[in-house]
Amino acid sequence: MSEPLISIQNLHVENRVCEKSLLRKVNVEVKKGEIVGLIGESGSGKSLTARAIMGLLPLEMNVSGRILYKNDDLIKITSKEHRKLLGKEIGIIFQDYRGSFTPFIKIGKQMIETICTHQLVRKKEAKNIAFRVLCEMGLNSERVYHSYPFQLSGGQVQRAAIAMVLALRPALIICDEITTALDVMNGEKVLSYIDQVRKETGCAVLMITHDLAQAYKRTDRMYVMHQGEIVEEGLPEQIRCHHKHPYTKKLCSCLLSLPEDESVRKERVISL
Ligand SMILES: Nc1ncnc2c1ncn2[C@@H]1O[C@H](COP(=O)(O)OP(=O)(O)OP(=O)(O)O)[C@@H](O)[C@H]1O
Repeated sequence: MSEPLISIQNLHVENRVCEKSLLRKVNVEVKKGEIVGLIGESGSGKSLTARAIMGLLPLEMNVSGRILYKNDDLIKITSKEHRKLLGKEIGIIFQDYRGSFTPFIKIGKQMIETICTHQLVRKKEAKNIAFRVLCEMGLNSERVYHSYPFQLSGGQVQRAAIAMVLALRPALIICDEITTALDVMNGEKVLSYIDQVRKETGCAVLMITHDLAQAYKRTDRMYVMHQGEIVEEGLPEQIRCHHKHPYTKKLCSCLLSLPEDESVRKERVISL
């Protein structure tokens, strides 16, 4: 068994102001090349877990436990050291993509700056990379490259933001509800592309979602989060068929109510 790329151990986050525990002894591991799902309902603590990895928790939060990434404990390193890891080593795609770009600078210029900051490449090569990843995201790269964010639709900006993260080929990609702003087809395309990047580069992916069906389809292992705690973990099949926690049971009952396969769906359409 390979060593985990990132190992979150007993992560505890408390809001100092209201003395409320928001994350309780969270343990999550992601190995190189794995896609791991972190699923749970709204407010269960998924994004806080991601923000703890990124060192982006609000100041009023007390944090304890360990987040081991390669040779570092991400809870102990300085914000300057954290910044060095972000982008090149750990890339995060947020559910709120609007903060990914400055509004009044063209997308292409921002992409070139980001790529040149993190990789030893000249502007011309950075431009080629930007065009390639925009195209791989199914975008009209010429148009998007020369546009300001406000000239594009929300879904196009979201895909450009994803392209910018993937252009840096990080070792760990954290996807936080990334298909929220996308229609089903583009959501599927983006997830397939991330899977392709994973196969090409051997990177690890932590996929945060409340969509159990999506996690079931896309991940190698899953963690179920409920009220700030991990209540269940296992292979997607184990989570679906052999879960123990009542919350997972509730969650899975929604998944089980979906048609099993194409033939069932067709039967329903024909009988209408
Ligand atoms: N800045 C903050 N200050 C105080 N409480 C916060 C803050 N950010 C999040 N919380 C609380 O922490 C808990 C976990 O929030 P988190 O954003 O991690 O949930 P989530 O599982 O990602 O939900 P969603 O799927 O809706 O994004 C929630 O109860 C939320 O209200």
